[in-house]
Amino acid sequence: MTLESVTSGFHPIAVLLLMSFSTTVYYYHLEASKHALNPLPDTGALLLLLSTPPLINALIFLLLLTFYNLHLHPLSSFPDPLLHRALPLSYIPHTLLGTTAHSNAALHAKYGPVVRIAPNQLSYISIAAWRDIYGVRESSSSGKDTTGGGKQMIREELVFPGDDFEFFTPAKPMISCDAANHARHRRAVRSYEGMVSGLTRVLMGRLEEEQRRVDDVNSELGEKEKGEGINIVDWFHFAMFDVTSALVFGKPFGNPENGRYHDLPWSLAIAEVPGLGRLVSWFLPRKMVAEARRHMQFIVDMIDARSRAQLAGPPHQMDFMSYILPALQVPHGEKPTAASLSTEELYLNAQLLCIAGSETTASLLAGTVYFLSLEENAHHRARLVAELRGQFAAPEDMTPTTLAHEAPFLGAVLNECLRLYPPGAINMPRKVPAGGAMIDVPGGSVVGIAQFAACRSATHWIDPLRFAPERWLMEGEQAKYACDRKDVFRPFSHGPRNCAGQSLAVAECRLIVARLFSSHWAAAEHAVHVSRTRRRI
Ligand code: HEM
Repeated sequence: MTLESVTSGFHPIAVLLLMSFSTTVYYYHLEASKHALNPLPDTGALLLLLSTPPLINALIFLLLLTFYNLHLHPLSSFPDPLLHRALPLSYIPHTLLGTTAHSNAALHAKYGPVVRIAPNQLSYISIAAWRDIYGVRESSSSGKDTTGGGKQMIREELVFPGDDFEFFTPAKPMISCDAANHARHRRAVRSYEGMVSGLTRVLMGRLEEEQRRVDDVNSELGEKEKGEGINIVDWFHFAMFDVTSALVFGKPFGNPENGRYHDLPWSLAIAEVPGLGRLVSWFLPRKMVAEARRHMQFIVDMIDARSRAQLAGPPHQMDFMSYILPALQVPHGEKPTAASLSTEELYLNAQLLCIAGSETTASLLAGTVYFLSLEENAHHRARLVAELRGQFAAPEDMTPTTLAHEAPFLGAVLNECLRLYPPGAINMPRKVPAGGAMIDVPGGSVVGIAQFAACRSATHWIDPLRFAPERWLMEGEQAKYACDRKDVFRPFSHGPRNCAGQSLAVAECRLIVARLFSSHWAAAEHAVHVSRTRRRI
């Protein structure tokens, strides 16, 4: 049954609203006739008169909506748990608790490769879904048709966390702008590929300082009682905010509080309420709005200072802005050209890079240290340390290039951590365009791959929950894992909107894990031992 046949050309929500509106009118009519002899009712009656219709309205609306979602919705033929298909808000608690990835994995284990996780939303774990949902299609800005036709799936019509704050409207960051602007943003930051090698020195400089922090941590731990220790997850977050900030602005945030964006779960939850994001943002706690503003203002100040420094002469060390500012930024008020960014877009993209570039890498590093610290993985840890010490005489010999070529086990460890603990674990949503782009999925539906579930599914992997870096190596042990469906593994996503920082992320993580494990394992081991007692990943 299609949407059109159910509603005879009307949007179902409009029909439901109309029905509940007529109930309100009818109610007013009844009340008015009761108060006909008393045109000015007392306060209690007036309050009742004003508040009851909206409540009744809301109740009727919810009942009608639930009935529609359960029986008439065009996605009602897909497998789903009752609560998820009845009400759009049923999965919000998971978003707030950070358990969405686990809950989706459980749903896929029970219902199979396609699950209706909300009335209008389907979750997939199949390999073909990567191409169908995220691949380049004929109407994309590139004009290519690499996936067999159909319209491009839409990203921009879905609210992105933080959009509701509307800083610099109508400018948008690359992750939530429309397809044409997205191509311009990606052109503007295309130089990042070359940037990885250019920024290695900055990265190495930051790592020297981080190593000093490890030393401090080590001596601090010596003084503290065993069991007290530090939380390595927080430590990685602080470190990665500083590293990312140094790469983007040429200087670290310094104070970790400047870089952190504490309210991401709330922002994610708000973004998931269809059509209500803006409304909810008016009622957000002041503290949360103030924190978002403070965070954005901090980024604006950093960019402005960096732009002024650029005018005074080229900086002594390269950073991301060295690539973007001179050629690509347009002055205030002028229209951006095909490969430039407006000042507002620069602010928004810088904020995006700080969040996208630090939380993700910090999560991967925390996951890596966690898996390697488990006693059952001691032999993997020993193999990694042996590889690094055997291949590299000094830490300075380790660069993104040398590590890529001479440390295959390190690459396998990182892949295995990305598989079991993907930082982009929740579904990256795309909206199906009008007229549909996938078989059986009507336009307007939201689709996405559940990365965490796909990477832990027994459909695709042998011993899916076992930490086994050897599955990524072309050697004897690998035969056991020959049937793994590795093409479902795309931690940086796929298609035109995939991760813009993939090479940078891989380079950073290789360098940090290599340096941590080759020369500072003792400190890391101690820190991890202690933090493991506090938090399970
Ligand atoms: C282990 C580390 C990382 C992982 C697993 C990761 C993963 C992802 C994924 C899955 C997406 C796609 C979201 C979607 O399809 O909707 C994405 C987008 C993005 N990532 Fe990453 N990321 C990582 C590190 C980084 C770093 C270091 C940077 C930059 C400093 C970065 C910048 C971005 C940006 C700008 C986007 C938006 C791209 C666009 O919309 O065109 N990421 N990332």
